[in-house]
Amino acid sequence: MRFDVITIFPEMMLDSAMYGVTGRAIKQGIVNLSVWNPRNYTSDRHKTVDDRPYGGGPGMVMKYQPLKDAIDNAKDSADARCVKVVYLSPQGRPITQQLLNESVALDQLILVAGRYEGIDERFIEDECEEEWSLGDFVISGGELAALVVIDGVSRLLPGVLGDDESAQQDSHMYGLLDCPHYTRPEVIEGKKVPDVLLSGNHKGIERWRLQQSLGRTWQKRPDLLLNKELTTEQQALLEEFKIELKN
Ligand SMILES: NC(=O)c1ccc(NC2CCCC2)nc1
Repeated sequence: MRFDVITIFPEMMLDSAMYGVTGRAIKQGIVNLSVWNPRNYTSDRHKTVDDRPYGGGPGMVMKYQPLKDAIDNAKDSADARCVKVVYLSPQGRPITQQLLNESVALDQLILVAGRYEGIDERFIEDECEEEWSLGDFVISGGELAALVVIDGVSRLLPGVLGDDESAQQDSHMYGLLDCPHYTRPEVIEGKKVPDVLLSGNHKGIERWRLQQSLGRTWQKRPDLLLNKELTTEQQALLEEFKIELKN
């Protein structure tokens, strides 16, 4: 899968992406990351990518033409079939696991990272098929949101995470909070690892982990359970969790 980021801070994207899972995915050639700096598509001496907002007001707005030339080059550089252009902004669709799961099917994802007060609306209308958002808050640029998307999608691509890596979520885990994790030593600060995890009883361990995920979701994010059909076994596990909580 290919990611192209339109950004005036190309090093920020490349340097950040080269760590961990995303860095490995790029080295393996499973992920290709290219960055396109609108400043390289300006013709004035100062490489101007922004200008004052019509209607007045504070700050600057990113100009249409440098963005357009950058994105045209990003498109020309890949003969991809399934391409999507996304603008990262607080006005966008919330970035969720479902959105990341859907994006795995794309050949190329072009991510437009704005700076200043934003970008010329006509560019969003003409070039950006979708807008995506990390959440209801403002940050100083779209680059961090772009990195979240790149990380979240990359780890779902086949071959990126080894079989032994924890993020291989089982199907029933989707839409639930994660279970607790423990590692050596067995006792620290007087706190023991739950016995079931030391038992070697894999079915029991799997059952306990699912129960913990169900229970923690019920406690911390009951809203996630509203649109999740629980199997009868899962319902029983959750009920047992609630009873044990009372005792
Ligand atoms: N919630 C978000 O995903 C998000 C994205 C971009 C942004 N700021 C950018 C947008 C245009 C200028 C700075 N703030 C917040």
